[in-house]
Amino acid sequence: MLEDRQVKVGVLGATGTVGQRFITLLSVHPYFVIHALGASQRSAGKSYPNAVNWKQTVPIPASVRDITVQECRPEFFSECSVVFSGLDSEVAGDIEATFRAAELVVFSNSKNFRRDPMVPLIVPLVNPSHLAMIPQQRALHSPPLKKGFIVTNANCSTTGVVIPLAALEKSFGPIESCMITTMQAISGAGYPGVPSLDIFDNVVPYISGEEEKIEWETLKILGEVVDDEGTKSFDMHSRHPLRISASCNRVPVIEGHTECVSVRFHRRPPPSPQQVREALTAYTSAAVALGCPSAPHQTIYVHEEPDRPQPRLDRDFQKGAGVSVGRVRQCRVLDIKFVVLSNNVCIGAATSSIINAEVAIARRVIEV
Ligand SMILES: NC(=O)C1=CN([C@@H]2O[C@H](COP(=O)(O)OP(=O)(O)OC[C@H]3O[C@@H](n4cnc5c(N)ncnc54)[C@H](OP(=O)(O)O)[C@@H]3O)[C@@H](O)[C@H]2O)C=CC1
Ligand SMILES: N[C@@H](CC(=O)OP(=O)(O)O)C(=O)O
Repeated sequence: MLEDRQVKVGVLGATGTVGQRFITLLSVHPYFVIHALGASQRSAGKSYPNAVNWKQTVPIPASVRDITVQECRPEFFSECSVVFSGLDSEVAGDIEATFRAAELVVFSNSKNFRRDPMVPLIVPLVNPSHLAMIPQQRALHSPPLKKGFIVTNANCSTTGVVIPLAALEKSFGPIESCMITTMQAISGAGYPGVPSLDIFDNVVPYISGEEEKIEWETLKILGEVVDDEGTKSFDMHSRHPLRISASCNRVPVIEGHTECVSVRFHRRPPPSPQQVREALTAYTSAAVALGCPSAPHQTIYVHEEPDRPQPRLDRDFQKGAGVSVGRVRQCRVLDIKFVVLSNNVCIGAATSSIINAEVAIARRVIEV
């Protein structure tokens, strides 16, 4: 029984928005135990409470109060079976690569390795099968690795939208086109994030790099790992090209990204709104089947009320680990349109990394 074991983990970027969420979630985890914390030189050498500007709604967990924050160097994390990273993307690339080279296992939230052809980009409620790429990632590393690897999770807005898209493809086959308009929370930009004078009483219709990430990452996640005589690669949803257009906006919400989505299916006639509601509700993930303790029991909750989901009311449902969909209806231009809400710092960030690690342990990609 995994629950009887203790799996030592580390957190890089432990003082940041995502890092704090990692600590909150890991401190009550049934088998992960926080062993080491890393941040910048500004924080290193201080006890965690002295290093962090704690912004969570629960107190700093007792289990990390006496941990001294370290610089992000592998020697301080050598006893950790898993290292979670919530590092600033300015530094994540070099640090995570150094950790992998030191035979450490890294589950990252940062964008740096998402496009790497050897690195799985995994939304745990959609494509944990992409863990199949890890032996090749280790083998092609110079020198080849025995244990170390990097897995990334997706951009928070990509994560929210790709979960219902995967459910729809599972029931109705390929989606041909998808239009997405996001309304993204301020916490997506880290702390202190967008200045209050820019976001109060306002909407900012631009988030640098976000639209390109949603349009590209979705294809990698919904694609398959193909095996050509032992050489694996990602097919980028190329058998049925999916055209995606995203428009991203920052809105004065603290937590929870809302996205308005319209889709056109390849199949004719397309499914009805009621068939879509049923397919979304029925969708379950491999992570639940594997008994991963952080996976949400209901992957997608479909609201019948006409004015839901709403970030303030729905972002904490199932501890922010699932997604909420509402307003499923016919679209006069494409086929179907709906609204999806996902918690950007939970399933959009820390929770995804944690479930990815749980799946990797359940599938024995990591021996603990
Ligand atoms: N916020 C969100 O909703 C989401 C964020 N992400 C991604 O997760 C990552 C973290 O985001 P977020 O928590 O918002 O960012 P923050 O700015 O809140 O935190 C950044 C963290 O990186 C550390 N850091 C900064 N510079 C260095 C350095 N030179 N060496 C070591 N550590 C350093 C900081 O430590 P210190 O306190 O010492 O400066 C801090 O712990 C980013 O890559 C982001 O894009 C992904 C999905 C969602
Ligand atoms: N850019 C996202 C959060 C984020 O950090 O994205 P990424 O992990 O792709 O850099 C937002 O502002 O809401």
